[in-house]
Amino acid sequence: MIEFNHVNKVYDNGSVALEDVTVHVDKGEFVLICGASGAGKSTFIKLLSHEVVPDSGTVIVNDIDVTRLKKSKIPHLRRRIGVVFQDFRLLPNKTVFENIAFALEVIEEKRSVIRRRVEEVLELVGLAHKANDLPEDLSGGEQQRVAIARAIVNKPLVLIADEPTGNLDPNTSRDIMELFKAINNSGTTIVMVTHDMQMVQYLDKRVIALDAGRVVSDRLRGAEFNEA
Ligand SMILES: Nc1ncnc2c1ncn2[C@@H]1O[C@H](COP(=O)(O)OP(=O)(O)OP(=O)(O)O)[C@@H](O)[C@H]1O
Repeated sequence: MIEFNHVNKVYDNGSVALEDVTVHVDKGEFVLICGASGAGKSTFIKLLSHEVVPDSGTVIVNDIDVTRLKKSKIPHLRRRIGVVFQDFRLLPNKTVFENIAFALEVIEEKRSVIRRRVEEVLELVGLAHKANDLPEDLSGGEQQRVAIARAIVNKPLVLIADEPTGNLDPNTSRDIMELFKAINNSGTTIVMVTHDMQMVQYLDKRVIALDAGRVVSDRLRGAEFNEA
């Protein structure tokens, strides 16, 4: 599903972001990307959506070599990748329903399909009763649920989450992790960046650790992972 083959990335200012990274992720896996600040985690996930292009090596997503993708094909790739951020990034003037529907409106989905899909994902994230609220009227955890609903409404090939619990308290974080687990159990591949060792232990999923742009460990069991 995802293949990094000998990927190197040095930014124009000379910062080495990734060095000879080779990683394979199967369809349906739930993978955590860990490492200190500046280790290359954001670069890793930006390569998946062609936000960053490597200097050498290849990145394959669902049999497509995204490093050699034509410009005209990039929007299509991005529509197949759901992304959730630490700061939620909801549209403040749109209701919960509208925020999620927007992801389908841009691909000109039929109104009836939009209504059905948005209702389905709102049910899945437990927020059907908040459909008409604005984001500012929701708690942080609820806002993150809306962001997750928006990311999966289009049935993405892969769901990427960049520090999704960075702004949430430990109990809310655990609830959000349970939601990610449920989404993963229904077949969606998940790649999640996290600093949060408690979450790594709690989830007990595969952990890929980066240090100064290199993969320094790749373990199948998060509970056995020790940052030191
Ligand atoms: N657009 C950019 N231009 C120049 N250097 C960059 C850019 N983005 C990242 N870097 C550098 O590349 C290296 C890897 O950065 P990256 O953002 O991938 O790390 P990270 O592990 O996500 O860090 P953090 O946890 O702080 O978000 C760092 O040295 C960073 O300063």
